[in-house]
Amino acid sequence: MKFQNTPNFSHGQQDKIGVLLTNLGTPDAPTKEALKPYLKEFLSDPRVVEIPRLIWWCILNGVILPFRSRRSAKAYKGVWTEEGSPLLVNTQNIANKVAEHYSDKSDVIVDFAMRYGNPSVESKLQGLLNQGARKVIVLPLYPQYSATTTASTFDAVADVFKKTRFIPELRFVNHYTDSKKLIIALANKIRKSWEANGKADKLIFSYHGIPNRYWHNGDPYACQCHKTSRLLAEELGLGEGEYLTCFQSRFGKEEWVKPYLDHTLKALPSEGIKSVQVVCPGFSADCLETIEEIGEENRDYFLEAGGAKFEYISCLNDEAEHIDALSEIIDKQMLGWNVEADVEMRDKRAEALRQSK
Ligand SMILES: C=CC1=C(C)c2cc3[nH]c(cc4nc(cc5[nH]c(cc1n2)c(C)c5CCC(=O)O)C(CCC(=O)O)=C4C)c(C)c3C=C
Ligand SMILES: [Fe+2]
Ligand SMILES: [Fe+2]
Repeated sequence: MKFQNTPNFSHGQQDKIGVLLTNLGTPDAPTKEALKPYLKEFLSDPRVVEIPRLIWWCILNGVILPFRSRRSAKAYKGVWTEEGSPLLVNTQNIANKVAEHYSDKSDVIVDFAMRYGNPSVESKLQGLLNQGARKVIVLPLYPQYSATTTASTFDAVADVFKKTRFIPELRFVNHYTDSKKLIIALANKIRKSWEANGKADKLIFSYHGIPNRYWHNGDPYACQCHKTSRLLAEELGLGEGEYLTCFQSRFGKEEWVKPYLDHTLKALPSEGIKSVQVVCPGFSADCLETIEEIGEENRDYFLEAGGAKFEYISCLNDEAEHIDALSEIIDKQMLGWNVEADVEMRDKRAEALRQSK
């Protein structure tokens, strides 16, 4: 086995801190040709689909990829912007703003990567090492931990360092469900919508779902989603009957965590709930699953079932309060990484190296 060396490395150079923000990933284009490799990489991940490999390989290649690639390409076409996929654009904007936040610190480098597709975790981690990062913080932009997202990102990071000679000191954010700043930022976003449009009959917190089986096997995701909802409701002073927690984006035939958003929206009008506001506190950035699935598909379900008013409250994206919350999470991870002391150590190491020659 030959390990990859760190290009541009010289003993005695200034150590830097690399911050890598990650998100799920998105196809390179809204076409079935681009969807196929993206979905194949995503849905071949055993963290995402936990069924025996051989059976799944047949279903994925024989049924899912040919049909889903076509269907999803159509959905992506509807949300695609001139700059590209909303998930990519919004994640890039978040990373740019976080980089701006640390612009006065010459030893901090901020970048972003996608777990599936481009830009890859491998290319961006290599990029950080090439720029002199000897300490790395990975912050998956998922407030709630799930094996399907957070652990899968950890796998991708670990896979990179299996191949490199140098492994940086590594800190990996597990979740930030109860970040006070995040809760306040989300609550303020909801308050703004109340000020502009009034309060709906029901506020719905909608989270991406996972199979029920994963939850029962120990994935804390759904519990953390309920916790986020509870903290938000407390911050907003909402009573039990004023809000709901739902799960969206089901995939496949298996049972997923309930209540399902689409079923709920179809039933609410007959219970006298004629207006809803939907917010997605599990998504950092607007993407296909929020813009199209909530803003269009689920809106139609509610209105067709007799609902009168449906409002989607968008994600925090690159808003200042979100950047502030993320920066606080990064600052906490940096604790103990005293950069000035590191500079002193570096000079001493360089001197020792000179003397040993
Ligand atoms: C078994 C399938 C899936 C699981 C489990 C799953 C979990 C999960 N996903 C997100 C966040 C996002 N998912 C997105 C798209 C997406 N998700 C799945 C399937 C599962 N997700 C598919 C097949 C797709 C692709 C689109 C489609 O064909 O419907 C996205 C948006 C990507 C984009 O390009 O905009 C996000 C974000 C979470 C948070 C999660 C579990 C907690
Ligand atoms: Fe998903
Ligand atoms: Fe979806």
